[in-house]
Amino acid sequence: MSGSPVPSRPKPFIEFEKVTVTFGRGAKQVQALSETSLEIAEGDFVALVGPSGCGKSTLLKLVGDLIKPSSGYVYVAGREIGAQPVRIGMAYQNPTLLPWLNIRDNVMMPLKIVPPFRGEFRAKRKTEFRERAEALLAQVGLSGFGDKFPWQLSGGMMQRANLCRALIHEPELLLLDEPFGALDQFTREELWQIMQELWMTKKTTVLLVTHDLREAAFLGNRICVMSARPGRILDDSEVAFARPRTIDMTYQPDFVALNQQLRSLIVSARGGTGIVQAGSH
Ligand SMILES: Nc1ncnc2c1ncn2[C@@H]1O[C@H](COP(=O)(O)OP(=O)(O)OP(=O)(O)O)[C@@H](O)[C@H]1O
Repeated sequence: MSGSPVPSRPKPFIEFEKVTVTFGRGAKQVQALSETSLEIAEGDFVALVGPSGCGKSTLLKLVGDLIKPSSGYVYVAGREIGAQPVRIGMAYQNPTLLPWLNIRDNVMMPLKIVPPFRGEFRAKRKTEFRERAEALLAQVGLSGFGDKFPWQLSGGMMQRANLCRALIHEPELLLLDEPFGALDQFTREELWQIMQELWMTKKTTVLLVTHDLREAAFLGNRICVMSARPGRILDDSEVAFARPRTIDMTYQPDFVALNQQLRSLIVSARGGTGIVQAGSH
């Protein structure tokens, strides 16, 4: 050995150390996660896939500090979760926009709540914040819709506004739980491209839960496949396709091969053949 220093690996931004989660007690006890360890680097985009009910959302809720592990540790930014505030943006399948606020005010809502913006909101920065909201809305194709109310927008438009709301306070971490799941294929693909563009400009660390393997491979830098419940990480692989990725790329042989590989991993994790019998669910 030359004696030159070994380059130190950057500390992961998110770290799960032997985390388990069990809900309920006694006969009603459900183990959602078996011992799970996982590291996510700052600025990474990780897609989490796996059989239904395997604990994907549970993993996301742990990172969002919405639930606590039954055992093990979750670290974010080098400290145990909850020990120091981390700015988190979240978007779920249902956009949950407040119906009595227009789109601009919905998007600006985190700035009224989340420090350090909260204190600055009432004072001088309100105009600046409004401009920030308008700029984000323009980036997702919603220029001129700031004055509209949620009920005046289509599902896809609401989900775009929802993404803006998740990003307005410049989160260090973005948690996405099937945010495009309820949309038609074309709107979904359009939003993948918008999401990719937003991530490429902001480089926020993203954890995405999805059932859509094309979506995972289009958006993720890494795909983690979980086992059936109680979930654990079965497979963790890099997605090497160059960015920006295009929808056409998702029909190329190497992309399709990755999807097939992911699909067979999940089929075997479910313990099935992948063939759905008539009448079965
Ligand atoms: N608060 C809770 N109380 C009791 N059981 C729960 C609770 N939350 C989740 N579970 C159970 O834990 C398991 C994992 O749930 P989770 O929502 O994390 O799965 P998932 O992989 O996100 O599912 P899906 O893909 O179907 O959305 C499921 O069996 C679920 O019923």
